[in-house]
Formats: sequence, structure tokens, C-alpha cells
Amino acid sequence: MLQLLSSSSCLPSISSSSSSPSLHEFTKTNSMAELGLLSHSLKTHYPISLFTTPAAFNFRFHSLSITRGPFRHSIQVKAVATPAESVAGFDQMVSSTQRKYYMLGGKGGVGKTSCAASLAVKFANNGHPTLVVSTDPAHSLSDSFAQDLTGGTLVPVEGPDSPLFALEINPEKAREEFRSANQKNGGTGVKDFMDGMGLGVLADQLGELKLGELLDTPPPGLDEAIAISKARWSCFFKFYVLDMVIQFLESQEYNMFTRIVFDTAPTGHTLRLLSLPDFLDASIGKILKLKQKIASATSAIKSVFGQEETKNDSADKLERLRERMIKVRELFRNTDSTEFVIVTIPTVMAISESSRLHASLKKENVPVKRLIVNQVLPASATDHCKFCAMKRKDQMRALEMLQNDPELSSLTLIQAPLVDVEIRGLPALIFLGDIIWK
Ligand SMILES: Nc1ncnc2c1ncn2[C@@H]1O[C@H](COP(=O)(O)OP(=O)(O)OP(=O)(O)O)[C@@H](O)[C@H]1O
Repeated sequence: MLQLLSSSSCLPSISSSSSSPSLHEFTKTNSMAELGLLSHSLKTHYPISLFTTPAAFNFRFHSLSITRGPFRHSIQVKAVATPAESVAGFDQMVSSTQRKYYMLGGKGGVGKTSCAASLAVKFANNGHPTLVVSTDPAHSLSDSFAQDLTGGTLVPVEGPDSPLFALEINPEKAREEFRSANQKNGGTGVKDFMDGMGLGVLADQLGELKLGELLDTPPPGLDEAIAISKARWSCFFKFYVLDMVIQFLESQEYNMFTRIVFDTAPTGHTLRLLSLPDFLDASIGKILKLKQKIASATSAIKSVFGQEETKNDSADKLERLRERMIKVRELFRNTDSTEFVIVTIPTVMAISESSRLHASLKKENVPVKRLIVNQVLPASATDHCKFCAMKRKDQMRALEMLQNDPELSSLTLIQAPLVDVEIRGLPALIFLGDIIWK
């Protein structure tokens, strides 16, 4: 039988009091597939009730009860809430049936994927058909869900009450599409492909740069060429992601989803992605103005050479691209539908970066209300562990710094403890989600 045993453990844990393996032990000793199977069978065959009971002092007990079948038992987990913590306001996040977008972002490795995946699961378990999308080319959603999501298409996640689909925007698939389009038409295929994305005019501008060639065979020894190739590829991938976002808005395929959660790339990449629509809008505006000036100055010559229609077509395409970029930008800035949740950890470096991230997001007018400080060492961890005591002291200093930070102190602060299991698979995500999203 599984039951609460956290008093003997230094970190919040899921433990066992008998010879049966605990979920904690299970996650350590079994494959991801087995864990997935457990999560599936728990969900499919045995009703689970999740509840949270406030307890004395700074402890909070999270309970997972399985109420029938051979798995009849309850698992309780101790987590710690420090006084500065506020409630995430999940009731408000879940309340409307209108489509909402949540982007989770921050420094590399702080727990963006775990927080995003746990939020998606929680939405789906609270009645929202939900899509969770990774926009990080170095995806970890598959690991987080313990399920293969690498195909670049929507994959159903088994278990939650309402439909939950996951999508890793697959850089290899994008690259393949890009290459085959490029080969198909002897170079002009790049343009066709980008045309399909509403970006054909940009392909015109990029055509000179021989993007495809550089991707396939960077000239040997030319570091600069490789760097340029990488930069162009990164730019292309961002277009690809933006195109996906437009599809979420416009395509029937995504109509059903009332919550879309983005697991974003580390800070720098995401800021560049968010600022791209604005940059393109401004650049296209300038190009169009320039084109108009040139057009009026040379209209007589153009009509003689019969190029009028081509130029107008190109201006129309630019205008359409601009409209699409404005749509995405409006989406990113819409306070009714969109929220960027910053995820950080209690270190001076991570908090400094989060502060800069918030400042940049404000500049981009992207709404931010909540800040998750993940991996906070519980007070109980310091009882018999000098290292943990020192570490927690350090973390408390960083938290103090956060509370005095002019950029961050206004945000709703959510603390998530460092737990002693890796956050992988549905049960672990439900567990983490129940701690964070209250
Ligand atoms: N609160 C937590 N307690 C214990 N482990 C955690 C916690 N949050 C995240 N982890 C673990 O930390 C690792 C990194 O987490 P995750 O992949 O969510 O971070 P990330 O910010 O998305 O990383 P990347 O930037 O590399 O995509 C994972 O192994 C995850 O299980």
C-alpha cells in the first residue's frame, strides 16, 4: 500500500510505506513507457481524485486517491509553501470558454516545459480541449509527457478528461520541406514554399542569399558562411513558428482548442520570435513606401516594358504578409486572450535574466501577470543537510532580491518546490500541476 511518508524525506516526495514500489521508486526504476502505461491504466480504469489539504505551518499535503480496483490506495505528498507565495489564480485562468493562449518562457533549464505541460494537463482535466505546443527547436515535451511527440503533427496525449494534444514544431520536418521545395524547382522552390506560408516576397529578398545551398553544403572552412547559414536557418524557423501561430488562429483543424499552451525556447530566441512580427510590419511598411515612390517615378517606363502587374502582385503579397504579421502581433499583445508566464529559479543569475525578460516583454507589450519560481528547496530539506541549508539560504537571498526587483515585484509570485522525482509522465505532471496551478 502506498501512503504518505514525506516526514522522513528531506524533499517533497511520493513514497511508500510497504514493500510495494512507490510512485517515486517506480519513476526511478522503470522505463518511461512503463510509467506512461501506469498513467494510462490509472486514468482509464481507476478513478483518481486529486485534492489538496492545507496543513499546519508551511506544509501543504497533496493527495492522490485511487478509489476502486486493485490499486485502491492513496498517495500523499508533502510540499512546502513559503510565506511569500501567492496563489496562481487558476480559477480565473480556467473560467472562460473563450480561447486563451499561455506562453511559458525563461532561461534554459529552469522548468519551462514541466510548467507548461503541467498547465496543459490541468486545463484538459478541467474541461478545456487543450493544445500544448513546443516552439523550442530543442524540444523536451516528449520527455516531459514520456510519449513520442516528435513527428511535427498533433499527437493525442492519453489520460486527461478532455482532449489534450501535443505538438513539437519539428525543425527537421521544416528543414526537409524547405530542402525538397528547394530541390523540386531548381532553387525557385524555396520561393514556392515560402509563398505557401505567405512569405514569398521575403523569399524574393532572400533568394540572392542562396539559403538552401548554405543549409546543405556550407562552403568548407568558411566559418562566417556557416554562421550566416545558421542565422538564416534560425530566422526561417521563426517564420515557420509564426506561420503555425497564424494557423492556430485561422485553420479549422485547431478550432476545437479553448486553451493553447506554448512551451517556448530559452529567453533570447523567444524575444526574437515575439519581436519579429513588429519588425516585419515596420520593414514591410518601409519597403512598400519605397516601392510606391519608385513606382510613381518609373510608372511610365514600367508600362512600356509590361511589368506593372508583377510589381503590383508583389506589393499585394507584401501587404498580405504584413496583415498576417499584424494579426500575430495583435495576438501576442491581447491582454484578454494572451499571457506570458515567466518561469525562473531562485538564483541571482536567473532572477536578473527574468527581470530583463520582463522589461523586454513590456517593451513588446506582451501581457505578463505571473512569475513561477521553480525548484525552491523546502525548509524541511535543511533539517539534516548542511549543503541544503546553505543552498536554501542562497535561494532565500535570491527571492528577497526578486521581491525588491522593480520589474518583478508586481507580478503574482508562484513558488514551486524542488521535488525529488524527475517530472516525467502524466502522474508527475498532475502532481506538479496541482502544486503550481492553484
Ligand atoms: N520542481 C522541480 N523539481 C524537480 N525537478 C524539476 C522541477 N522542475 C523541473 N525539473 C526537472 O528539471 C529538468 C529540466 O526541466 P524542463 O525540461 O521542464 O526545463 P526547461 O526550462 O524546459 O529546459 P530547456 O530550456 O532545456 O527546454 C527536467 O529533468 C525536469 O524534470
